[in-house]
Amino acid sequence: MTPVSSAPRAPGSSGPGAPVRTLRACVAGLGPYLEGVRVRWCLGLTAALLAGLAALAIPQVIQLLVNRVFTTDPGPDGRTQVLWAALALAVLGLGEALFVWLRRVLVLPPAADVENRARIALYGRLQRLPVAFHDAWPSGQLLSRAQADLGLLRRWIAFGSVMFIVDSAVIAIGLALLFGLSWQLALVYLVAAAPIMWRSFGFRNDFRSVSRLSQDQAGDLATTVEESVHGIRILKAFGRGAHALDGFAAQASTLRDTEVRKAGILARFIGLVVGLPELALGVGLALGLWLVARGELTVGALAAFFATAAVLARPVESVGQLLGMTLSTKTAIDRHLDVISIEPAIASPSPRAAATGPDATEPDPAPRGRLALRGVRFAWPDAGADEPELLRGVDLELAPGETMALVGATGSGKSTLLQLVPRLHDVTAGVVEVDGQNVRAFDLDELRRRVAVAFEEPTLFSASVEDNVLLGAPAEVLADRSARDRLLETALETAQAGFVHALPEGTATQIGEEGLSLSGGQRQRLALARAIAVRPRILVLDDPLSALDVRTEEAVTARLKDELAETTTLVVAHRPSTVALADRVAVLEDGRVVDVGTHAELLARSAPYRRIISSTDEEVRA
Ligand SMILES: Nc1ncnc2c1ncn2[C@@H]1O[C@H](COP(=O)(O)OP(=O)(O)OP(=O)(O)O)[C@@H](O)[C@H]1O
Repeated sequence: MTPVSSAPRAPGSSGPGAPVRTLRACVAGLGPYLEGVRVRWCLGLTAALLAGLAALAIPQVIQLLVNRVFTTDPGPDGRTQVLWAALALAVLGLGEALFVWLRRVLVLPPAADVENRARIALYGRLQRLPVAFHDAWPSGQLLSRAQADLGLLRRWIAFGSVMFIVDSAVIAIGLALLFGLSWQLALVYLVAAAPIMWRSFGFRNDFRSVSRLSQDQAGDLATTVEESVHGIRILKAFGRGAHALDGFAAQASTLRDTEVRKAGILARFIGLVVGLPELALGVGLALGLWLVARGELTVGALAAFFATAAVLARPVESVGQLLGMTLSTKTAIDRHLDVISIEPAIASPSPRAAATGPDATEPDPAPRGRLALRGVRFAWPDAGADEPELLRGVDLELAPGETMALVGATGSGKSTLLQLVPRLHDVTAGVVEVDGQNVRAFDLDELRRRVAVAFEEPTLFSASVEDNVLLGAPAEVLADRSARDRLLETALETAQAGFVHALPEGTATQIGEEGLSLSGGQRQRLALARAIAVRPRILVLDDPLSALDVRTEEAVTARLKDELAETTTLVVAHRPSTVALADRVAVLEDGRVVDVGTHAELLARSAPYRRIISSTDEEVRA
């Protein structure tokens, strides 16, 4: 497994040219989803094989029938034999239909199960993979893996895999029967098959690489659609709709070209697979009539030969397509395993490692919200080797209940530093400690119960106000209706989000995709309420009030100070009004905390602080 922090694999690097798994590795990778599915699939395969055998038996009965009726004196038993043969034909026909039905009934539900399990596993893995992974992988690539690729896998398990095996078996048995009927005619038929087999090797390679390319391009296209739907306001406001359409059309045309290329490769192969046997049948008919005329072949055998060839026509025709489907599915499994096999680099430690490992430290007996950063260094995984680290030895200590503002020039790494506390990213060196314990030694869920975050860009989910705000609330509170209501009210009131009561259905109002029906400031207040409702020991706020007018910000700040008196708060501040919330202020410059003090102390002694804050200095004093 690949830890994502050491090798985040963007789809570009997993596209054509990336190491491709063998078929065996792909099937092995599906193992966890196949529990309880194998038996039904095998029964379905057996039913499909019996349907194929029934179809192949029909020409044998026809041979008997034709020879009885046309070539010999039927005799006294003849009529009975003909009736029996007709009955056998009916039974075989009905049997074939029954087995086809059975195959569907047996195989469709387990195939849907595999699709469902794979989709849930993929979603689960996406939840566990760290932010660095999601930074590197476009969402469309993940969407196409969750939808189109797994849909293909279901169709292949329910139909493609079974029919590929059955059709191959029917072709092999059919060929043996053809040889039994007339080796000369069968030889003609087989000679036509040689170029097909030879070509199928080249087809396999050509089709596999173009299939991977088209699936990756479909993922890129999904990313473009997702981004433009998401950014529709920007595109409209900047009048870039036509430009976006041009870009989309170019991308869609590239995918179209790839699909046409793929179809061309398949069509040429199928042309060969269908055309050559048809040609062989034409030659075979002339040869067969000549053999009948010479008395070396019965009319019944000739009829059976062509009836068998007719039964073989469909499998021969579809085996090329099924091979194409098998290769596309292998690519889909490969793409699925690309994601599922990435081991999250940020995870809870095993219980033993947590107790004895290098990150184990003596924790505070009671969680009080002490936060410390010691010698913290950080570089983005995609940073160049000659680029300086973003954080180069940050030391910072927050006492329980203290509120500290973090100020620094834009791009100095304030948001990044904040994200190191709940381990959205991991430090490259140094230690972040919560209550005296290295954050790496915490169970992730426990750490994120102690540390809650509100970002400047608030993301809300398509759910009610209540569900959005109580997203991370403690389970014991959620279980108790009145405690739940109290927490909701307190969080909303602290974040000055009382406006929700004026919404059509109050806190039960669905706020739509990403809460787009709310204003920026309203969304920020709900995101702040969500962080407060976690009832964390440590609150990490990334400029959470930036979209609020000064008056509302003051009201929120005052309530936060009262309500969060016991909560340690680290808040990124751009506006002096947010700085006013803090007991102390830390100044981040050149990757280090260069000074810590009260606003007044820093104004007096810190040139970097004065520089950063100068444009709004007057506002702060006021
Ligand atoms: N996911 C990422 N991958 C690579 N680089 C990133 C990523 N996110 C941020 N950066 C870079 O890290 C640097 C610091 O970004 P960060 O957002 O932490 O700064 P900031 O001090 O919070 O800025 P601002 O005050 O403008 O919000 C920037 O140069 C930014 O381009």
